[in-house]
Amino acid sequence: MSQTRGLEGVVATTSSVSSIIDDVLTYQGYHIDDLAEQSSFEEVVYLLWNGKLPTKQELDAFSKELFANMQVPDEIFNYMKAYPIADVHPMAALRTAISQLGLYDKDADKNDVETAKKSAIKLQAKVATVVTGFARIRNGKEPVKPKEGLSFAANFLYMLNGEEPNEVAEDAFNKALVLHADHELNASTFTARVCVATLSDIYSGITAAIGALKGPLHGGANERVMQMLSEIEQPENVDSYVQGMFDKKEKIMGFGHRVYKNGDPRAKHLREMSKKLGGITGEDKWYEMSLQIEKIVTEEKGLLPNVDFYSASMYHSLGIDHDLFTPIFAVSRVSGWNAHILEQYSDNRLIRPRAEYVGPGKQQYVSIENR
Ligand SMILES: CC(=O)SCCNC(=O)CCNC(=O)[C@H](O)C(C)(C)COP(=O)(O)OP(=O)(O)OC[C@H]1O[C@@H](n2cnc3c(N)ncnc32)[C@H](O)[C@@H]1OP(=O)(O)O
Ligand SMILES: O=C([O-])CC(=O)C(=O)O
Repeated sequence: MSQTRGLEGVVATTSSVSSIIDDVLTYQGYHIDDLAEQSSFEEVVYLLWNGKLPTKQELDAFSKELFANMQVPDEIFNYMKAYPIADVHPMAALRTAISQLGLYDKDADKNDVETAKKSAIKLQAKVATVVTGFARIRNGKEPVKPKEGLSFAANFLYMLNGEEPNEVAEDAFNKALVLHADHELNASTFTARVCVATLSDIYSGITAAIGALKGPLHGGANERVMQMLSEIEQPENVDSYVQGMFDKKEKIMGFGHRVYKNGDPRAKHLREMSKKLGGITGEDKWYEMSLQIEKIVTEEKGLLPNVDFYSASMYHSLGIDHDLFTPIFAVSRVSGWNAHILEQYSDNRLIRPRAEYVGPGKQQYVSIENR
């Protein structure tokens, strides 16, 4: 048997949800640039789950259904109030709350595609309410109920801040959701598929995926990028800070990618939004520092920014707490995880690879008294 470290380059399944071919990302065949520029997040979710863009009527009905499922049982928020809240990371709270939500869905254990699709809508709708609810509860505020008529992006910011966002903020946030929605067989999506391929339920699959996204080599990188920017503090410190990281052989968060070696096609959109929002807030130093970091890391290491790099300064400019960056990634990625889970259910086979054994050879058992 031979093995490939980290399964690099291994094709583990077929999928029609999204593709990365020659560094071009498409969702169901639609170019990410077109979707980022023109579509709403709701449209993208519909596309990922149904394999086609919705008509106006289909989109209206789907958006209504999403809205109708946004509220979460009071018990979810009551549990949050009992968490040791000062020490709880919002990704841990999200992982716990999504698992708890499964307790309140009487169909949670059915894994036929039609029933799972209903649970998928509940999960997509409620994940925004859970993330924003926790963000408020930990600050001693009550959760805000979703408002009818707002887009998914606007509703998220409304439930987070208690006031409707302006058009620029809504557009930027919508675009970020679209850009993060799916990404072929990334680590968290693979996790979700492995989990449900045992014919476990969709809530288990999404809970497992959240756990995988949380790590700093995956979705957790965006929060670390902002931590780095905050430590650098001023543009004049960028050079010495980054050189210091090189000297210590530390990874620069937000750079590099397992699949893209010529750059992540989502990064340019996020760079643009970081610039625009920084200009509007009058605090463009985060964007300026990010640009400087990109220049140094690219020139000296040949590494390019991934989706997590410019999303950090962009979310910061929207006034979002830094530890909510990864949960926001999850709010969007639930759409892709759901699509992959539904695809897995529709043509399932247990995912069970092999390991090449490198442990000790045959050993003689010695009883405990004689060891
Ligand atoms: C949404 C997402 O998940 S996007 C990725 C988010 N994660 C990050 O931004 C974390 C930082 N980046 C990384 O750790 C990596 O680039 C990964 C995990 C994304 C991809 O990793 P892999 O394909 O396994 O590459 P691997 O970690 O083996 O790196 C290959 C080489 O490039 C170097 N390298 C890769 N990324 C970085 C980085 N960000 N900073 C410094 N060096 C890096 C490694 O040190 C390694 O060097 P070596 O061969 O001299 O040991
Ligand atoms: O594909 C990957 O390995 C990570 C990534 O960029 C994503 O999940 O969006």
